[in-house]
Amino acid sequence: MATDVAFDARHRGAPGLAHGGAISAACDDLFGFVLYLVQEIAVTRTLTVNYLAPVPLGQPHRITARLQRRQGRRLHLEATGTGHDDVTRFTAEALFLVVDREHFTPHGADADVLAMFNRPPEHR
Ligand SMILES: CCCCCCCC(=O)SCCNC(=O)CCNC(=O)[C@H](O)C(C)(C)COP(=O)(O)OP(=O)(O)OC[C@H]1O[C@@H](n2cnc3c(N)ncnc32)[C@H](O)[C@@H]1OP(=O)(O)O
Repeated sequence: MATDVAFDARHRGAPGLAHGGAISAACDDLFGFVLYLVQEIAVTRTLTVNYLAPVPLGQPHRITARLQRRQGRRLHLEATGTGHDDVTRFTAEALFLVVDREHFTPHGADADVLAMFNRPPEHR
């Protein structure tokens, strides 16, 4: 799973550079989309971002995320963020834990989430 993102003035940390929190959010969000491929409902338990080099605003970066391994309810995910100049400026690792629909229902579950739960397990 991959996405191209160019951080802009809304994501500014230091002058001209992306804020680390914005980079972290982008990684976490993409990990959430990997769940559609994994066909599991899970939430972030831990997220570690390695900031390898400053990320300039306005320069597209490709974030690529994948499931690295699974151990029971534990989904270990990893991502890299690389500029068009082929410089990898950040990487991320996350532990997602598979949850059931009751995790969301008290807070107003999205119809898409519920639809995933309604599919037979072999199609999830
Ligand atoms: C549907 C689309 C969703 C998209 C999500 C996109 C990403 C997000 O923004 S998610 C939002 C941010 N995250 C959250 O809000 C999560 C908040 N946390 C929680 O609700 C709970 O802590 C939750 C549900 C993750 C886990 O709680 P709980 O089910 O009680 O699990 P818990 O018993 O603590 O741990 C389960 C297992 O994982 C293991 N585990 C927990 N933490 C760790 C860890 N840091 N390292 C290794 N193992 C761990 C535990 O040891 C346990 O193992 P075992 O089953 O062998 O005993």
